[in-house]
Amino acid sequence: MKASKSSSVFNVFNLYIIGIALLSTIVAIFRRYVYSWITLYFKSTLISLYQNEFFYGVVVIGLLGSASSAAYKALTEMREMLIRNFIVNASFGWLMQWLSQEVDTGTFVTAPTLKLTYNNSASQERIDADITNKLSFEPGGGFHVINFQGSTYWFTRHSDGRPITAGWEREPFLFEKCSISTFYSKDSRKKLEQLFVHAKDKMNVHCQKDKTLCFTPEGWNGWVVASTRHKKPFDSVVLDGSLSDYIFNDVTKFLSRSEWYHQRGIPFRRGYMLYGPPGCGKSSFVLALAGRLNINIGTLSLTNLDDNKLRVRLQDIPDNCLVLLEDVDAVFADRGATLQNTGKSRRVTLSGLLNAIDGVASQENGRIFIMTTNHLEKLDPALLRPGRSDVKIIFNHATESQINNYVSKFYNYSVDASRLTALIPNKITMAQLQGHLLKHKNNYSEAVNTVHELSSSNNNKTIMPLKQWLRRLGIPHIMPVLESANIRSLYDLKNIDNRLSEIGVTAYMDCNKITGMINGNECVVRDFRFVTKRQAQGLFVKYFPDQVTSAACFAAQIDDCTVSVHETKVYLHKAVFFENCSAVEAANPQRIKQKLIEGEVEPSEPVNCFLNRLNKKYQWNLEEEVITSFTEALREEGIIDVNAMKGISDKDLKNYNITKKGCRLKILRHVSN
Ligand SMILES: Nc1ncnc2c1ncn2[C@@H]1O[C@H](COP(=O)(O)OP(=O)(O)OP(=O)(O)O)[C@@H](O)[C@H]1O
Repeated sequence: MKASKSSSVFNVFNLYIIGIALLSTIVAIFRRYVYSWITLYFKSTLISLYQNEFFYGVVVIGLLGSASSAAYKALTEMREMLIRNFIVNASFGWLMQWLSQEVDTGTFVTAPTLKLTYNNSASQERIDADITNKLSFEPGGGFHVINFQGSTYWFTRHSDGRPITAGWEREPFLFEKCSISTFYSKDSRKKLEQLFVHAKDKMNVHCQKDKTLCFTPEGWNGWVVASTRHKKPFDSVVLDGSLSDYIFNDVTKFLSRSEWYHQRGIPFRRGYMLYGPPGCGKSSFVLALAGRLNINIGTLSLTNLDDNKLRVRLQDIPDNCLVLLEDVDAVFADRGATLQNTGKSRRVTLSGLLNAIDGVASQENGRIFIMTTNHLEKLDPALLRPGRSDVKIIFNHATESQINNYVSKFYNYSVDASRLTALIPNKITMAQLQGHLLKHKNNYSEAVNTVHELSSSNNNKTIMPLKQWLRRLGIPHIMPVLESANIRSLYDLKNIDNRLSEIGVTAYMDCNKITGMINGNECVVRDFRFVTKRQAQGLFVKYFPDQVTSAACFAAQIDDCTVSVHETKVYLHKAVFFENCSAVEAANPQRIKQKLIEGEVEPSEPVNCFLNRLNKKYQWNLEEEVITSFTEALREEGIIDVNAMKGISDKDLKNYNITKKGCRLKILRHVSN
């Protein structure tokens, strides 16, 4: 909002006077020298032109045109000047929202907002995103008349200029100008102020009612709202004993002591250092705390800032926002380390961080400053001293009371939580516990009976078991091949470099998937991810065209984080090409559970791999041709893997040219195992 500035009006008049004086001087010089010279040499020509009526008409029309254009320019300039100096105007995002939602008069025109896009062929993702976005209506471009509390206002919205393409994503955008104006009168400023205050309060109440805004810094734009989250219930984060209340009481006590800080000249700021292993609730607690305090969160990650950006960002944090600095151990441990002497890209130095924190203060509302780290031991004592970290709180592995409370709450106090609590292994994080309970959210007994899974996942926190890794890649059948080459973990597999064929992994696709995953091939990694419901539905329709109802039914059976894209593809591939299923059968929940989610009948070892492996292991010296013809003969019968060989007899093997009795016996024994 701009206040009137009469001094600037005089500056403009001064400019006009100087301009007129210059113009008069130029005219005088022209009359004195140039005019007399022209009349001397062109007098007769000029006289004939002077007497020509046609010439007269052209000159008069030209003069009239120039005069009207100058008058139009002058009027526009005056209008702009008046708006700039005598009429209060403003433009804010929340104002637009308020206008869209609250102001409802006959003269007010609204139009759907259209996102500017310059792609001729919009990608499927973009279309999907647009379709799922909520349709929003805003005042259209142009001029609107608004009646608010008995007064009339004009609202204008227009963009002047061409789209600007900027930022990392090179998305084109337009700068827009919006303004609200009213007639100039004694109380026009007051009336406009009332309108803005009313709109702001309304929108503020609307936003804050059940949401926490999460701000992050963004390039040139300063802080922007990165996400709007529903307020997290304070008791949804279960900490040990009364730790949550202790922190909340400490914060509220601090916020109520502005006078105390002010009188002593101490920066009205309080720092909290939350530390402990990942997944123990640090970030979740900050969100819940912000919700309970009715404030927003400004999050800074030190990994993508440098000293200067950090200092600037900490100084212009939005009001009513707590500052969350995540992973503070990411700063250079060395106080003075800089770009030059580390050779690394630009990052925040310790002294940069300390200076930035010391600069954070707000005398009016108090600033809560929360830092998190997984490695307190790595931090410099300077960061831990009072003033920077006033309160240090450990968020550790789940305690018995935490587990008990969380389990009770999770099952709505309808189960005997102590049954599970007693079986939970030590050193479990709350995130792991949450993951386990989510898997068995409808069956508490199952959660108790499978608690050992939790302990094995706990032992393999960082390295995924090889079997699971292969399963997610859709190639669990090569596990026996790897085992026979003594490769039992991902670590072993990564160490064999490119010698996959030497150890018996010969199929091109299998090798491709393994090397692709190890080298981070984009397509392989994408398929390795857990399939989403939406993707599952899309895949189903690819295998069963037009079966949209079954596809929806299929997708509904897929829970988050259960099966990968590869596994889903393999399931559908088998259903169509080997099992001749109908769409309804393939979407049958019982079947999906057995064959996909529990992976009971996932493709087992292909016949040729199986026979090659035994041949090598028992040194039968079977010729390659025998193995190939055997594999092909079985394929013709529809048998492609070991699971499908289960019904085979000794006589069949003999018919397929496996002549040695010892070989046949071994094959049958392995198949039945
Ligand atoms: N004490 C807790 N009570 C309830 N849920 C929890 C708790 N701790 C963790 N969780 C759940 O675990 C998940 C991960 O937690 P969160 O991100 O808060 O952990 P963190 O300690 O901040 O981890 P990091 O150090 O990696 O950032 C969240 O979904 C959260 O709901």
